[in-house]
Amino acid sequence: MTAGNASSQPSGPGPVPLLNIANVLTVSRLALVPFFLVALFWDAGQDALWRWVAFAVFVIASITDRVDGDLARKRGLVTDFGKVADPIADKALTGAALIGLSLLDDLAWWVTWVIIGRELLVTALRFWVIRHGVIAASRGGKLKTLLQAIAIGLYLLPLGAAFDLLRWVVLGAALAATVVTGADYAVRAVRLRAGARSS
Ligand SMILES: O=P(O)(O)OC[C@H](O)CO
Repeated sequence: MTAGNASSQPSGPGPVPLLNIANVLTVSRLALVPFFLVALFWDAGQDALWRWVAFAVFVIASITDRVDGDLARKRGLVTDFGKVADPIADKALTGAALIGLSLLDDLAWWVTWVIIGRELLVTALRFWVIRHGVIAASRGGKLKTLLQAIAIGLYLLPLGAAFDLLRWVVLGAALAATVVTGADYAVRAVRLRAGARSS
């Protein structure tokens, strides 16, 4: 959930090395995705113990999302690579969890497609404007990712139907934030392109 680490821009005495702790954490999040999927699909997702393992891996990966951004900002390790890679790693983790849960029939497919559609669109927008500037994660985008992660966590845990209402409330908030922030990024991207054309 980083505001990102960004590139080769000088920050302090010299250029920021690409191989820094913030970027390593971002890439580690991506590397945890296959481990998460193995745990989720172990015993076809029916074994409560493995659902807890999948949940634990998901939580660890999500924590790297918090930590990489904080480290990048505090230690002056912001890189353009981090700004772009951080949301991509988040989307890979979120996308894998959503598709996995839908394949296991634990989450409606339309929810998965709405969220993945938005994430793909925002990623495409980032690349569309990349020659003119980097659209880093906004506060709303970070809140959206947090809400998505809490909702996914609630669906990963073998908690039973008693938690259905809570799941739906958090998921509803996550979906609202997903759509609203997606529209906000679209407006930013169009403005960035328009600004670049007129200058
Ligand atoms: O909404 P996005 O695409 O900016 O993603 C936000 C990131 O996941 C925050 O780390």
